[in-house]
Amino acid sequence: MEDGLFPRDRAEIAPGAVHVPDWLDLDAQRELLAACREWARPPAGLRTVRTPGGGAMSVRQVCLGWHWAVVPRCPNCGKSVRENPQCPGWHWYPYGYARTVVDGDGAPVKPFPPRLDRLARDAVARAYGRPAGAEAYDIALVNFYDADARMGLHRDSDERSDAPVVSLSLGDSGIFRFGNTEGRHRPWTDLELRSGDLIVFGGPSRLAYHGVTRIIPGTAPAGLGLTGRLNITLRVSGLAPGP
Ligand SMILES: O=C(O)CCC(=O)C(=O)O
Ligand SMILES: [Fe+2]
Repeated sequence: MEDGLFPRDRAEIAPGAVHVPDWLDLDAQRELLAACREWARPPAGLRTVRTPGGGAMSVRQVCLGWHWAVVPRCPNCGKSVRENPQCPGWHWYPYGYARTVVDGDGAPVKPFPPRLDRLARDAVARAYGRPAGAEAYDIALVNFYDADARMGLHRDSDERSDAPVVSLSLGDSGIFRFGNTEGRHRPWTDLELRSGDLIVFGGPSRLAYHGVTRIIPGTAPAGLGLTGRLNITLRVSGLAPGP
């Protein structure tokens, strides 16, 4: 939202959890949105996530997987990305990772573009004022929220790495609830995430409960061309690349 009367400041909302307002400018937001639209196409496109209890998440999601700079050959078929750009990556489903869209169309997950690793590292450096660690970011979850969608309090705990989670917002604002590591109860902080905002959470907050309580329709920047909210969450899997 470009009401911009008062600049919003970088804020540490909990130890190791940092909010950087307006990190992506409008051009960078447009570029990321265009990429998300490509990733959302089938096969292995946007899907409704169903939890083991039978419920459906209101958020729709697409995942990207392998980081080809780190795993130059697919552990499944042994080919390089040039030989086979469709090799599987990491797909998140409740509650684990797979190389195909096991809870959707079964297609191989789209590769994780190395530029998202660079983006995640830049984000960590901006939020913490120090370089990111050695591990490469190799998971991207793209979440689409319509006006009624939300995401319940949960922890990002299916990874085997304590590298910070990087989260980017595009489109309509959302109310992000950031809680504690103990449970889905107070204390928590509610903050408005606007288009272009960055959140990084790591260290003592890496396993904190968090969620999105509501979307504020009609708040996307006029020049972006998105109705609803997109969130791009970047993570380090820490999962062995072997088959
Ligand atoms: O949409 C958001 O801001 C949060 C997304 C999230 O927590 C997740 O994908 O695990
Ligand atoms: Fe999360």
